[in-house]
Amino acid sequence: MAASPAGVDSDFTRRLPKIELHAHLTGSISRACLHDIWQQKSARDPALDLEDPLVAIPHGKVDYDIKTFFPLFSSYIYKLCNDMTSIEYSTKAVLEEFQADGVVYLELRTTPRAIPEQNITKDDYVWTILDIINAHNEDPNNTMRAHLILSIDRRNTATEANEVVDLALKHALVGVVGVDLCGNPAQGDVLLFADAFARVKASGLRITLHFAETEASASDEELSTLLSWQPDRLGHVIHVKNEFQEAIKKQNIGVELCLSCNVHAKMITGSYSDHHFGVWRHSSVPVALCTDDVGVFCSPLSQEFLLAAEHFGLGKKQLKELCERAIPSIFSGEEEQARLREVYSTFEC
Ligand SMILES: CNc1ncnc2c1ncn2[C@@H]1O[C@H](COP(=O)(O)O)[C@@H](O)[C@H]1O
Repeated sequence: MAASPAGVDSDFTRRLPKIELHAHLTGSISRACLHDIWQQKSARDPALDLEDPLVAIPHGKVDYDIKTFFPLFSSYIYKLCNDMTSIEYSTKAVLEEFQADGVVYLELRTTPRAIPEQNITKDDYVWTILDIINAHNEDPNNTMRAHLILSIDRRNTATEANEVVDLALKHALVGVVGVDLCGNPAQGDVLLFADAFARVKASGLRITLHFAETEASASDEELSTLLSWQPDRLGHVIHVKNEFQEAIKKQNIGVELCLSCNVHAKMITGSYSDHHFGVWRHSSVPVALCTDDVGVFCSPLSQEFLLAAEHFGLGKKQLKELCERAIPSIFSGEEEQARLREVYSTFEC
């Protein structure tokens, strides 16, 4: 690994107040937390027919590629976190872990999930998570503020996508700040979601889209369609040719960049120093370093900043400036922007 510029170490990047804008709730659950949930469930139900998470997702394994990554959720984590107790427990743990890593502002995203066998509706799911987020925000001892983005999955139908928008609008005053498009980039037709995202735009809620994650989801047609929805931010932005890079700069769209996820999942060619963060950091658009799925790729945001320092030669002041650069692209408005500006004005490198 390349050497860090003088003085940048893990203590500094943990202490640095950080802004996390691209984190999927279920993908952010640590293995230790999944293991706790599994132990609690096994104690309640000795006949539980689910492997220990430490066997299903072994410690140290981070080489999930785009083919093995998505089934992890449908075939395992969703089966384990399938009741209110586990959803509440894991959401609290995720918030605590981001805060303990020095995150001061978090936009967590999740796909509304109904669990009929537990009588849990998508609305119950969203309410439960918002309750936990709001309780977290109301506790004066907490240094991090969190907000929620609801995700439309590329596998959704137009009706399901509109249902997510309905939920986002319903909960807009109590913590939902935007809508995301995520899911397996090899699947789905984004044209189906034009109406849903037009409703988001018209409502004043913000839009973030997974953009050009793989070559399969980076055709000119798809990228033109996504940009026509006037997104506020874009996630990953990997397979983006010049013409689209220029459009992103012209529209001043914020980019959410995920170093470890892209390297471990082999979504980019090469390694950290080849990551397109190296290109976007010299642009004028808001740039946010993000974890994506810290539970799977095991690199907390402080580690992502350390990697940026090591591979792109950033010093302490530049790392602080990188954090501040994300402020204009947060979804929750002026009050939080002012709070963050204050946080950075008093932070000594
Ligand atoms: C490689 N990066 C990624 N690209 C696209 N979608 C991703 C993703 N990482 C996670 N998700 C999406 O988030 C869901 C899990 O969290 P929630 O249940 O919503 O909280 C996954 O099922 C997938 O649809």
